[in-house]
Amino acid sequence: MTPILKIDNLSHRYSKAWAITNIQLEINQTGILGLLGSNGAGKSTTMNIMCGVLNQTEGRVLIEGVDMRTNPEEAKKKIGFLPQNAPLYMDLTVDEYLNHCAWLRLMDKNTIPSALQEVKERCGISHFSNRLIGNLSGGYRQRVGIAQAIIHRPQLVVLDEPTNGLDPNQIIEVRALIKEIAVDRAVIFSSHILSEVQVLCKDIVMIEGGKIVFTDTMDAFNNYIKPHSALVTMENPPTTADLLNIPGITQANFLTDNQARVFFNDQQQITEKIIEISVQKGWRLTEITLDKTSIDEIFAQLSNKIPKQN
Ligand SMILES: Nc1ncnc2c1ncn2[C@@H]1O[C@H](COP(=O)(O)OP(=O)(O)OP(=O)(O)O)[C@@H](O)[C@H]1O
Repeated sequence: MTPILKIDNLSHRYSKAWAITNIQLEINQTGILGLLGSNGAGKSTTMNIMCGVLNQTEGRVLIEGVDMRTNPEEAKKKIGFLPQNAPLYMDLTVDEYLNHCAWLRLMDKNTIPSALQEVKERCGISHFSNRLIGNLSGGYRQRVGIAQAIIHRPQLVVLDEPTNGLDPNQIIEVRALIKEIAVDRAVIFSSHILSEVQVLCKDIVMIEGGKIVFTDTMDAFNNYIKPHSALVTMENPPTTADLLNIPGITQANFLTDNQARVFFNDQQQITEKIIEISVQKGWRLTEITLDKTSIDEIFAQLSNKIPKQN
């Protein structure tokens, strides 16, 4: 099966400095892929090349098998793009603007009226068909931006920080729309906000210093760093030395008379060991909770801002 997107060894150099090197990426299914990275990581460079706005120095981008560099007209029919600053014309009505976009996309003129109707319904903007874009709220302008990205029914849509600058209600609405449009197509969603990627995306690619540093499912990202400490509560607690006698425990600190934080290098079966020994010795264990690393810490570790833990 031809992948929806295939990026092969993509590298780009602005004058002397390489902005991205050897980016590899393949999308084979519908759903939302989060492209995460801090400022200057190389997200925009990658997306601009992907969407045919910038010509790469090396490598290839194939949209449903069509090379964006050698056959941009065909490739652009298969991809929709909403840049960070949506390319909207404030003095056009929603209908005028979307019609214009359909022409730019070289759509067959007989299919334009039905495509316009469908995309307005999908994006919840039918009631604003004759409203000037300049008179719409930020949330509705963003909906129009998404409508222009999908009017030609592409299999791949690239959205660059689409919720930036929206108020909390608008963010919820635009997120719901993105989820809805990702049901039957692949969506690449770029953001530097971890929580947003966490709620929206099924898969995640993290880019740092122009290189991909992580690519996997969101669940794998959340579990990237295994817990290395746990909070243990006991009604009849042992001494610190007793806890340190449990094989695998490297450190134990009592926080209260009954509660200790224990540290270990290898998480495997540590909770079972603690429970077993606690029963044997009558420590009357009431609670044991593994400390999860926060997603922000994972992000910082993958970006090499703090050292990786085991
Ligand atoms: N037109 C340009 N000329 C020279 N260097 C550039 C140009 N555009 C980007 N760069 C550099 O390329 C690197 C990657 O930038 P890019 O804009 O792709 O990152 P980004 O992840 O999109 O960041 P941001 O979220 O801030 O846009 C950065 O070091 C940036 O300074």
